[in-house]
Amino acid sequence: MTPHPVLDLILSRRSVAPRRLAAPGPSAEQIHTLVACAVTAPDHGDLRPWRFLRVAPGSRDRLAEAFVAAKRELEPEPTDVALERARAKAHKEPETLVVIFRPDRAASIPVQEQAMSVGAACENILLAAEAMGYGGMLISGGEVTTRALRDAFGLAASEELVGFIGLGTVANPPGPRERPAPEDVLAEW
Ligand SMILES: Cc1cc2nc3c(=O)[nH]c(=O)nc-3n(C[C@H](O)[C@H](O)[C@H](O)COP(=O)(O)O)c2cc1C
Repeated sequence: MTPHPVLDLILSRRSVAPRRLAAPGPSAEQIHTLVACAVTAPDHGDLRPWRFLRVAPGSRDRLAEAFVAAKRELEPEPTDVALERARAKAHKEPETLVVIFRPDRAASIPVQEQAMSVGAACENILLAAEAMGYGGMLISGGEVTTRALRDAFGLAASEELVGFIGLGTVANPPGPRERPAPEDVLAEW
């Protein structure tokens, strides 16, 4: 039997950092497909513990100000360079998906299992984007717990900001990365 080409895609998958991405990013229709792929993630109890925001092209400056506010929240006296770096983060990749975890804490399904579903949804997006010919990376960035970002994205008190999936055309591909050998993480039982 010929192996399905998706195996090669998974085996060679690499995250591509925002600084290595350029326009164009996925189209609106492709983003729609990526989210359709996300929601096929394993989801115990059908709780749908995820939602996504697409950063619209006209929202980049607003995102930059949110990153600056988050920086100020984490560092009382940030340097101008640090603030500029925070601002620049909003403009690195052509497309950004904000990943939000919406656990149901009253459900019988443990929150840890619900979090795993978010991770699976993100991986589906990354793999599907790669299958479309784009690169992408999931980044929390350290500011995800700030009030500034939570408020900017309108998170409910019960929700958590996972991070951002930056997507775009690979302008500068990363090198290969050494992966653990299967036998190092697989045992007979
Ligand atoms: C939830 C989550 C958040 C992450 N946040 C960051 C981050 O803020 N910065 C970073 O450099 N890598 C972050 N990573 C790791 C990258 O997404 C990526 O996996 C890593 O650079 C290794 O590259 P690879 O996926 O090609 O193995 C995060 C991964 C996960 C699962």
